Amino acid sequence: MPQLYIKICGLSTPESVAAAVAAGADAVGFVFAPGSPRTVDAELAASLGQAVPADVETVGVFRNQPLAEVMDIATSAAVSTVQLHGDEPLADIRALRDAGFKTLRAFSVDAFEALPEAERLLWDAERILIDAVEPGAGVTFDATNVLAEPPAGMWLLAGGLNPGNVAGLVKTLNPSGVDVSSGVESSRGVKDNGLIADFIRAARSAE
Ligand SMILES: O=C(O)c1ccccc1N[C@@H]1O[C@H](COP(=O)(O)O)[C@@H](O)[C@H]1O
Repeated sequence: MPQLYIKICGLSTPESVAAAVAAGADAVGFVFAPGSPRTVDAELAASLGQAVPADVETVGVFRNQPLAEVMDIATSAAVSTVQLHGDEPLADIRALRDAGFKTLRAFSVDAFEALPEAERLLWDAERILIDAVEPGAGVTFDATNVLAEPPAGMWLLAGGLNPGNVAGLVKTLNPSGVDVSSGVESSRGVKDNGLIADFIRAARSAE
């Protein structure tokens, strides 16, 4: 079985990037969506990304931004992967892949559950992320009850994960990976390197 994919999101300092990489993260995320306490610009992300080994994905997080802007920022920041966290269509994901990026499309659990069967089948071929309704807010949802039919393809679980709950959720829901931001912070937007290491250790203990 493939190893659990672990993404640590919302990084903005060299120290937190180094902590995530040293602890064994598979991906580090930089938020380009405006209005977040974690938003960075392309220049900072490009410089942080230089310390990331080639086998660790650098993920740019966007939400309902025009595709041209996403392409422009992702290219300037030199991220390997684009995460679309709004209502973006499958066509955007395909265009980004054609441009050479790996992709991740986030759905709130409500939006995912509401997808018509035919559309859900299309998304099964994509890497998707199932999040709580309010992204980046550290809010949990009762995934065991709500996700009656989990995605069939590669999918990440997010939304209020932390070192204390991640192992149990991985064992119960068997996602392909996990993604965390608030749960490894000492205060909103400020990463705690000890919590990053604790989170990755806890997630790996569930494999
Ligand atoms: O982190 C943010 O501020 C953010 C802003 C806009 C879109 C997505 C954002 N983060 C994503 O939110 C989830 C879960 O975060 P949390 O652990 O509940 O805080 C994760 O996928 C982040 O990539």
